[in-house]
Amino acid sequence: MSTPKREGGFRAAFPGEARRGESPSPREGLSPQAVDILFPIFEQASAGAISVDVDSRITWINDSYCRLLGIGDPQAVIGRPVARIIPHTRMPEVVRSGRPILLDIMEAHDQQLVVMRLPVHDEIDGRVIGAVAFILYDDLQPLTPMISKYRRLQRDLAAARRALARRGARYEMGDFVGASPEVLEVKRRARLAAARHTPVLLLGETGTGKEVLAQAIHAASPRAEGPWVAVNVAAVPEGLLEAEFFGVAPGAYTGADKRARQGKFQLADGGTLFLDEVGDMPLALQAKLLRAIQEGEVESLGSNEVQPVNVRLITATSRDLEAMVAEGSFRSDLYYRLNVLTIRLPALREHPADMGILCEALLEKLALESGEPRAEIAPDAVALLAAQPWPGNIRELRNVLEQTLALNEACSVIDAATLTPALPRPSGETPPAPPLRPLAEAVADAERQAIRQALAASGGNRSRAARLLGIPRSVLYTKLAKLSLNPDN
Ligand SMILES: Nc1ncnc2c1ncn2[C@@H]1O[C@H](COP(=O)(O)OP(=O)(O)OP(=O)(O)O)[C@@H](O)[C@H]1O
Repeated sequence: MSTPKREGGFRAAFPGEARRGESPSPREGLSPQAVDILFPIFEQASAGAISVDVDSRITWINDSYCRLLGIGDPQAVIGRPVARIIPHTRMPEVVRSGRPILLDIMEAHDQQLVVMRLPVHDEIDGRVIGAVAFILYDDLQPLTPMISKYRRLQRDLAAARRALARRGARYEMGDFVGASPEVLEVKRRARLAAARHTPVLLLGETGTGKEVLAQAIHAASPRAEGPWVAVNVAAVPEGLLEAEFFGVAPGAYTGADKRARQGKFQLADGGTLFLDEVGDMPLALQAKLLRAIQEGEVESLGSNEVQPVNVRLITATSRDLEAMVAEGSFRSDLYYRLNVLTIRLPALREHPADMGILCEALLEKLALESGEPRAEIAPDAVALLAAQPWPGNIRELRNVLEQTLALNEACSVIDAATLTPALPRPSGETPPAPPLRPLAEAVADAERQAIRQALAASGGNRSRAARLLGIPRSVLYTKLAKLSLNPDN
């Protein structure tokens, strides 16, 4: 690995590299100097990916890094300051210990990338004064022990997460926030549903909290100790749905695993199976689902043995199932099976009285996630928010609050003026020219807006939204996750 570039007055040390001077004693907390350099500098191991001068202006950027960031032309960003300050939660840890931390290993552009935080040493006295993020592309040899330790950690983490998922759902009834008559009625029906074994059908626009409520029903039911298994039908490629639902017998087809693979039905045995976007289920699978519900047994792909399963089914959709039954794209017998206890979740614009407590609950959650103090919401901001149409409902509200906090560093009270730039603009108003900023951010915002529009125009139906955008459904899902338009996933 070659020596990392020097960046005016400080340098980052790669693992194994000798430090300068005496063994450095890390400073308490972050010095003002360190805060100045807490911007993300990404550096390639063999050649610098980006050079930044003492004023944090980009002086050079290489083509592959441009591609990584989605910047078309390097000239577009040269001379621009690195504006986004991302104080990563683990930066203070790096500063305190003086040791690098491996954050992630991922595949991109057919290469393996290692993302890490490295300590930054003062050029004069060698003390640790900050941390920077690096992406390393090649020559991972010196990092091998660190990588295997990281992989072990990831495996343990994944196992711990799986164990947690087995124990139950994340949300309880108290997490479904709202005190308006509309929401209280939803909660009353949900409590009724929790006490029974009958299937529950949740209807509501995208982002109205169908998954939150489904988990709350599971958590309040006698099956709370059993598994909680959720499948988003629209997110699974059609060809894989049957295997995903019912599992695969060993050696079921050429190339299949020698071991049996359990399906979601088997995994949910003794607990609750939540099928989100059930309206997106292909007709052939609808017949198999009906059989599983009626008989209480499933048959894995490539097997001719049936297995009994004891599963409580909760389904949800933002589509008009009745209309789909009428036009023949949803089986009427399945519809009647699923539609035993129906709960219709109101759109956010139908219960504006809940805006205040919803904002407080969401701000509390955002503060917990970011580790920053919780921001308050002023009455004029609540009034402004309550007057919006919210096609993306509570998910969209959460995004607006999150964006407002990101745009206003150390914001303690959100008022109407702070909110305005983050709000979707009613048509007819000309927006002011946006400030100049990194192209990758501008492109991400434009994509976010187009996706929001398509979701609103399709009534929250993601398959239709993907068609309107001219992209495959799977690409839409990747973008929803990447652009934080789908915070739960
Ligand atoms: N009543 C509520 N109280 C608090 N948070 C909520 C509520 N409803 C939704 N949310 C939040 O809004 C986001 C979207 O909720 P959820 O995923 O349950 O919606 P959904 O109706 O299942 O959406 P989709 O149909 O798009 O899958 C989540 O971040 C969730 O925590």
